[in-house]
Amino acid sequence: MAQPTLLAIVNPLSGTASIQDKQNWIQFLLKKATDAGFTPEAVFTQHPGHATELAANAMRAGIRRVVIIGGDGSVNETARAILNSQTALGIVPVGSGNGLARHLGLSLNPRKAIEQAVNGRPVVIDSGRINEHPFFCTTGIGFDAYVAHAFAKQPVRGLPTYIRTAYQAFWHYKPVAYEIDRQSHTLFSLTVANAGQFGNNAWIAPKANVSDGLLDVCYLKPFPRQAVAMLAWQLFNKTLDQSSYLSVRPARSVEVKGAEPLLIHVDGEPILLETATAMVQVVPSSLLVIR
Ligand SMILES: Nc1ncnc2c1ncn2[C@@H]1O[C@H](COP(=O)(O)OP(=O)(O)OP(=O)(O)O)[C@@H](O)[C@H]1O
Repeated sequence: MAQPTLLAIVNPLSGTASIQDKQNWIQFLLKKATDAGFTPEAVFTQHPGHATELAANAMRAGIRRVVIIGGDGSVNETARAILNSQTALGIVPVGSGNGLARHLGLSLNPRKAIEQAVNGRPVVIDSGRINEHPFFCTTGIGFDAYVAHAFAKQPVRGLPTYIRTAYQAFWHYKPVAYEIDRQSHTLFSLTVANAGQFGNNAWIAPKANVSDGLLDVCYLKPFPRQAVAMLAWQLFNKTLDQSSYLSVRPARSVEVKGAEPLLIHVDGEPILLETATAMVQVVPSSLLVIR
């Protein structure tokens, strides 16, 4: 049998689409990729982290295009395996948030996105790293990490559950003191953005640019409860950087120290670090992505 030249990795659990929908998209992708001259193969992931193994094996086998059909967590697991390589990532965003795809302006229609992923051209973008964990959209410490942890424990995923989890967390979450680049800050959240949004068009860093060799460090200061409606409106209208409660600073790196091991998220997936210190760095021009 001929060696594959394009691998599609499909998370059976991403978003709310059925397995039958995903099987149909796979058939469509296999046809379009064959028409475009690739020898395609498609695999469902079996467990968390499987996409990383599959993409790493594909890269080692010389496959130059890996297409992920999934959400930001799956994009992260796949992209981290092919960093700084000649293998490019196609994204078919069928997750709950799809922040990187939205930032890049990729189609949210699965069939259109498949055509882009098969026929598009690779462009190079930056990634970020918090300690040893790569990220492509955002990493966060504080409220957004707290919500990511609470959300991961919910039996049902999806945007309504996320909004309910964030709303409940908001009423009891207390701002936390950190030392950031040796300066003391008490913050509601600290988000470091490579791409501009968390997903679902929640733009925490409206001016973030994935190709500028910089991260946007977003300090969200404590705010009164009556400001929450305005902040939410600005978040979804790409104007949060106009709020007096948010300050955004471009940087190549930032060091954060807390009082105890830091609870973080990378691209929405929660992680409890083993240390109270996190070093966040940009990794310029590190990922080929199909646009
Ligand atoms: N077969 C599997 N069984 C259980 N979990 C899986 C499997 N394959 C992948 N996963 C996990 O599912 C998680 C969530 O997937 P993904 O990010 O694609 O969807 P989502 O959470 O709906 O979308 P988004 O991240 O955009 O909100 C990933 O972090 C991944 O580790």
